[in-house]
Amino acid sequence: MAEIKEYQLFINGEWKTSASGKTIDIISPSTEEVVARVQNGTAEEAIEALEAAERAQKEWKKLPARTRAEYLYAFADEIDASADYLSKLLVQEQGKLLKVAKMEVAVTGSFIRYAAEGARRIEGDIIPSDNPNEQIWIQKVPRGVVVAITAWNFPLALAGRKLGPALVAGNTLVIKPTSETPLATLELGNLANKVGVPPGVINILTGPGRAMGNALVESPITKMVTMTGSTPVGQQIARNAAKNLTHVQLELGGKAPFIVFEDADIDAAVASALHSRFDNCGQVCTCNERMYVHEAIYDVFMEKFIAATKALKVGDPMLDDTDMGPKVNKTEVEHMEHLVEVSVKEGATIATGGKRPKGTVFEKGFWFEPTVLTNVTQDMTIVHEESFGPILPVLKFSSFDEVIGYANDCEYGLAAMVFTSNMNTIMKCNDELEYGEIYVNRGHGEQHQGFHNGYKLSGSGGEDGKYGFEQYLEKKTFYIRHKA
Ligand SMILES: NC(=O)C1=CN([C@@H]2O[C@H](COP(=O)(O)OP(=O)(O)OC[C@H]3O[C@@H](n4cnc5c(N)ncnc54)[C@H](OP(=O)(O)O)[C@@H]3O)[C@@H](O)[C@H]2O)C=CC1
Ligand SMILES: O=C(O)[C@@H](O)[C@@H]1OC[C@H](O)[C@H]1O
Repeated sequence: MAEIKEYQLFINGEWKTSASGKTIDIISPSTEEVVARVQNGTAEEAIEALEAAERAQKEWKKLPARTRAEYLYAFADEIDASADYLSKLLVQEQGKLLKVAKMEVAVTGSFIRYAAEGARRIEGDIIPSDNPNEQIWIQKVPRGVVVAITAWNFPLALAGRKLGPALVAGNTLVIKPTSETPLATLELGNLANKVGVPPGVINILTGPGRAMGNALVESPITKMVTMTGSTPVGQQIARNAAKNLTHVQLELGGKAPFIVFEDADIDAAVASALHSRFDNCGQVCTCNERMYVHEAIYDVFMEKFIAATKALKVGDPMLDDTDMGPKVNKTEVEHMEHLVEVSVKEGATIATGGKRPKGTVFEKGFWFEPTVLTNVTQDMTIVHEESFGPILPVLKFSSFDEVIGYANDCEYGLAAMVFTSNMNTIMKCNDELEYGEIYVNRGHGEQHQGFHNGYKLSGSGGEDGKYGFEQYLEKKTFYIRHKA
């Protein structure tokens, strides 16, 4: 048995053991082995990190943005150079496929580089005043100390997505990764020191969200909270942040509809529906969570789709030919079993999957079969509750208005996917679908220059691109009068 590495808290450029004397075991989703231990940090250590970030920000904000960007480019280079180690760590802690983990590491560096490229585009305004001999200046300035709280599905990429814009804007950062998958994120502390990021600019803490997270969110030192995670936790964070009216940016749950119109390219739609549901074992916020197929093509489409689902290879995420790994933990698998049980009770049929796979490979670990449910009706639980796993309910529809009504009958509003060859249908979908991100004739997958923006209970503020970057800046207005 390999030695179990114990990680520490990263505060003010140094590693320290928590005063709590307690640690959290990090479990491999594939084998259930303890792969590492992290500190169960205290609320006091949250304040210590915030104070370090506050001190560091006084000098960090004075650096030219271009200089801050140089640190970020070097940081991204170090992430790329550590790709092999970081990707294997992601497989160990989250169970994602090695090939997906490699993409996640690459995307992390890419998020950071994209943010660094914005260093020379922090633009303000000069506006003519109504008064003579006067100008109005609106300047973009950093907020101060930013707290980043991340989810377990893409822990490193989610950290990079927030770290890049936060730092290039002149803020400093305290990151609290989820207790499920903190390892790759913690490694960023070593890389920050390696490239000479000044102490206190980046701090990384571990500890349960309720204790450590609450302390970070409720402190008046915190000037912004950017969080990715579930809607209930996002709502709790918004309530806690309200105490100081702290700016909050939330990327939360989703229940993306995948709509296949009768004039869709069926093979392209099958392929996109498959990867948009089963990527990362269905643990992507923009996943195809419910699929609507026009009745005219339903039989042809479903024959192809179910065959492709049955062909997916579930197994060791380290192997190149594996299509799907395990869920992140035992609770998530039990949630899958519960959703299937409720769906069947409500009248759904299991077309394929629906249970834990059998075999020696699956004796340990948190495995669940790729599952397709048919004979599903719009009122069923599975059509409304996020599964965030490899379960896909499929419904028939007969008209545009019917399917738009089904798609919008949802408390979430993050992503939607539409397959049709008719431009008029595309434009009507763009007008009528109540979602912040709509993919047309392709599966899910954001790009940095877009805007990842959840409506309704999917979030608030949005992330990525120039609009996401704006979240990390405050505005300061000057009325400047001069002698005639
Ligand atoms: N919109 C998007 O871009 C994305 C959304 N998601 C959503 O995230 C969910 C799955 O991720 P998961 O990690 O389980 O989400 P959770 O909401 O359970 O946790 C998210 C983060 O919040 C922390 N946290 C928990 N309670 C508090 C609190 N009171 N104050 C501050 N922080 C707290 C958690 O810490 P700890 O775990 O240590 O308790 C974790 O770091 C799904 O609903 C999915 O849809 C996931 C990825 C992207
Ligand atoms: O958070 C998610 O689930 C997605 O936004 C995912 O996170 C990082 C990747 O770039 C996205 O696909």
